[in-house]
Amino acid sequence: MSSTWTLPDDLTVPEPVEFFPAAGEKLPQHWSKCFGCGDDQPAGMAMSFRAGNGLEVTGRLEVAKKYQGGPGVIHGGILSTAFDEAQGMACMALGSPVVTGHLEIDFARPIPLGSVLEFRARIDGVVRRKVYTSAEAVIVEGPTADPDTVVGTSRGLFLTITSEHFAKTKEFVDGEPTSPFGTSSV
Ligand SMILES: CCCCCCCC(=O)SCCNC(=O)CCNC(=O)[C@H](O)C(C)(C)COP(=O)(O)OP(=O)(O)OC[C@H]1O[C@@H](n2cnc3c(N)ncnc32)[C@H](O)[C@@H]1OP(=O)(O)O
Repeated sequence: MSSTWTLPDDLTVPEPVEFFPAAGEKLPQHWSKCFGCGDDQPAGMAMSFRAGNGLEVTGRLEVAKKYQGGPGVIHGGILSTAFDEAQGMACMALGSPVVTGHLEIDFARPIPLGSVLEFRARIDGVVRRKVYTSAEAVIVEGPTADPDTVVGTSRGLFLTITSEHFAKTKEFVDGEPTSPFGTSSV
């Protein structure tokens, strides 16, 4: 891995909010029209998530043929989107909406079409509104499945926001919010 990502010295590690689901329970989608996790987005990736221990979540993505980049393998942008979604969902543990400010990905192994990816994403800590996150992906089903081989890693900075953030783009919203927290607070 070639990342220069470093965590700041004044990082603090928060507790999950009390209404964050218990380990193993399904997380609600944050917005039904979301390209990453929405169940009302036919063009989307339909990722699903469960709470893990503490500030960690696990996510699942089925690598459909339409996600092809190079011949037979996932497009790098799709993998990046999946990490963005997974790390954003981990931020649900804070109980306030976030957006991505910075995301960096290492593509470690080819990921064949037909794979099922598992993402393990977490909050590493916070400084003011800055939420430092990281994640790994492994192939858990498919032709090269191996839960011990990391096929991609990601680090990301998310920023907590208020409802004002999405007020600016409200006129472009396609659909109604259906979830009590996350970025659905439009
Ligand atoms: C449950 C949710 C799941 C969501 C999954 C999907 C998530 C997404 O894809 S969200 C869509 C993509 N992201 C966006 O559209 C965001 C667009 N960008 C913005 O709106 C703004 O730049 C925003 C909100 C990130 C930051 O702006 P603003 O609120 O004015 O923050 P600002 O005051 O500039 O910075 C706050 C702090 O963050 C730091 N910061 C802001 N952006 C960055 C960055 N890109 N890199 C490093 N640091 C940054 C600043 O240096 C500052 O640090 P400090 O507290 O130490 O002074």
